[in-house]
Amino acid sequence: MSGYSQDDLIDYSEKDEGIFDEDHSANEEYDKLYELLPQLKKQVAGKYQHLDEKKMKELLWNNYFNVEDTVTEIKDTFKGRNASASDVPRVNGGLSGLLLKRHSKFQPSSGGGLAGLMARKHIKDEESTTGLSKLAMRIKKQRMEGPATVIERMKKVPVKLVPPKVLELPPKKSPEPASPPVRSFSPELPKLPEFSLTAPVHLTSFPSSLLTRVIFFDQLGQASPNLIHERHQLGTKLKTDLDFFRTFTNSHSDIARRVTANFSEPSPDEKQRKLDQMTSEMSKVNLSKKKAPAKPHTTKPKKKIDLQKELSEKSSKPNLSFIVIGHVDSGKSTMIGRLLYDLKIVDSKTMHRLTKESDSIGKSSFSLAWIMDQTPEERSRGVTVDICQTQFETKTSRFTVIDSPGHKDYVPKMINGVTQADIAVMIVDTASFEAGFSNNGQTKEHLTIAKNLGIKRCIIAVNKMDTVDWDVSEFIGVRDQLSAFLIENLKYEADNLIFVPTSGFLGDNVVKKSTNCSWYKGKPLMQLLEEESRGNNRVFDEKSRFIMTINDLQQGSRDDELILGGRINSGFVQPGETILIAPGQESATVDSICVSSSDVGSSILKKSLQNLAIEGEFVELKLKKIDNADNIKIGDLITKIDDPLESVRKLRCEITCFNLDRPLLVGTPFILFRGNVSIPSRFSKIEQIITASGKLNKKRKHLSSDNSGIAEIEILDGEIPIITFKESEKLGRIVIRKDGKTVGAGRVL
Ligand SMILES: Nc1nc2c(ncn2[C@@H]2O[C@H](COP(=O)(O)OP(=O)(O)OP(=O)(O)O)[C@@H](O)[C@H]2O)c(=O)[nH]1
Repeated sequence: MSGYSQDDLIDYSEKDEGIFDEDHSANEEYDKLYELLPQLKKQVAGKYQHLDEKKMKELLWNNYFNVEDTVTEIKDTFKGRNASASDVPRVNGGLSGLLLKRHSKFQPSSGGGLAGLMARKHIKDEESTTGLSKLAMRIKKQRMEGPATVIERMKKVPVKLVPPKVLELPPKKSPEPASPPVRSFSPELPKLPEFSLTAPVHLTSFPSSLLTRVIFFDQLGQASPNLIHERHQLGTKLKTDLDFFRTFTNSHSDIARRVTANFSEPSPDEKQRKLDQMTSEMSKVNLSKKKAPAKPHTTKPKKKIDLQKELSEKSSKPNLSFIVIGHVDSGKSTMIGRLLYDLKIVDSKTMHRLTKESDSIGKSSFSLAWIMDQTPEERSRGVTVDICQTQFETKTSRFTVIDSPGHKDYVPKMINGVTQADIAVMIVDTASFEAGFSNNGQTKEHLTIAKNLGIKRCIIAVNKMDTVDWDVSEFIGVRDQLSAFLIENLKYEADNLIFVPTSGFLGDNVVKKSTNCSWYKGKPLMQLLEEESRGNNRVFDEKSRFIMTINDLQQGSRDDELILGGRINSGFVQPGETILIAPGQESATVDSICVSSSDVGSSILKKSLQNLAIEGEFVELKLKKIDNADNIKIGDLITKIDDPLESVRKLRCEITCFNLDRPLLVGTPFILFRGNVSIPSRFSKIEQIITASGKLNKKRKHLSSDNSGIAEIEILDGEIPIITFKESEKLGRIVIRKDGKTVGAGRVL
């Protein structure tokens, strides 16, 4: 950071400088606080047990971010005893004393803002060489002397960065077909356009793959021969990964290969850290991309159909998509396996084979889970790593069940699954409920994500009840704690929550009612799901815009054929119609539409061609004569050719933040999740903030935990098609993750 922005200075002038208020600190103060806090903690660790983090921050602030002074103050104030709550506030000691001290240091300053900082500088000038006084000195110096440093001088000189002629990518290891492309960040960036920037750039932290040399241009646009640097001179050694975020579905024939890659690659968390690192470097550059114009021409459906008749046939059977979520090992895959087995969608011959196979590697308890966990890696590790979905039909309803991974490393995959679901089935392990419910567990995070991505109803299976002898008090304990969290924290309505005691392993209350818990008067899970599907039956609006999210890409039987799998978010489509895929703007005619499903009682998967596909259905669209398949990625959105979606780099959003260790500032990189796309982004503008206490602040430029506000999010890698919350409750929602944690959620305005 080079100094205070005008906004920070305004922030400063408006606040009471004598009282520490983290929420109203300037951005630079925040940075300093969080930079020095670990040093302070190290020095006072274990000695003052009641000196909590908040007090340490106050003390640091009072001591102008001078760690030594702060330690001395702590020692003097709490001499010979542990700090305790009763130590503060004190009239002449403790924090109030320190606050008074800091306050008195401001006395010579009549004004706030920069003047206040300058006044402090006067007082502390000689004695302090660190902290804000130094920052203030720097600001004044910069203002008076103009740009002094090399970097500052660079600000005045346009800089041109030249992309490499040949990209140095690692050679391909095997001739295997490539995985379906995913609309997500990849620093591979082939054929970069030439770009220039006028802001200062720390070249040593610039991704080496992006440039071969850097040329500085003078004011007249002449390249300065003294300022041409080849890449090796810049000393950049940044390693680039080819693929950071990938979304997978399990319906592929090449799933095994892709999941193997999941294990051999760094974990998603590790990737996320690298991604953040890359993002912060990328974020200094403004790449501009040119898009090929769309070729707009509509085509008529292949077959003339009686639309009303087809629509009423489709609507005669409600269609429900549910995702099974929960902490790792809570029994999600086992529950789905049991459901499919008891519905006879998985036959006893298959079950017998799975039992034998799981037995042979000492994992017999996972035999039911193996119905959904199909790859050798998932089976040997006993951990689901990707979402997996299957469809089945009962007499009254059609269902899509989505299994999601519970491990925290695979939360991005779980988010992908939630975006395709109508309701969530949360599985909790009764016997180790606390582990999953604690802050490190995934129970709360999964529920928070589900709520923020528009899941309005939840069935909570209080599972593994067989391990607690069907003790009703265990059930009530879990139910009450979860209800409190769901209703108070996530604002779920009590009527939208259903609790059912289950044993997925033994099949109690899954399809059949359990005989082990006479105290439970409710219905088994499957019956609850049928009721949900009836309640979820939408009134189909013919006029609604056709939008489909791509979840899966497969090569057709011919080279120019492509099969796009996904869920129709709204509207309908027919074979013969021409579609447009955003943001790549590729267009194609739908050759055929296929739906797959198994009937209850039959293990045979039927694939049926459709005259029409409507909202809520999971379908496969076969496209022919695709010119540029590389332009189509998982996560892209499909519309009809005459109804294109606008793709943008910047989204204006309403955001709420939570679980933040450090505030999110303008420019801080994070990962944005929208639909099943994950993409590196940052705030480019924070328009207003509502603090935890409900106060509106239009000046502050950072979002802390429990703050909500309106901000502009800038996409750092390409563009995404924009859909507002008003237009689609599902696609108009976003989630923000940073450092492997979900830290915010919001709506696109
Ligand atoms: N006793 C008992 N064990 C269960 C029950 N449900 C699952 N298990 C066991 O719990 C272990 C984990 O089950 P999974 O179904 O793989 O759990 P999961 O939640 O899908 O795991 P991840 O997807 O990896 O998070 C297996 O050993 C199961 O046999 C149950 O109702 N009772």
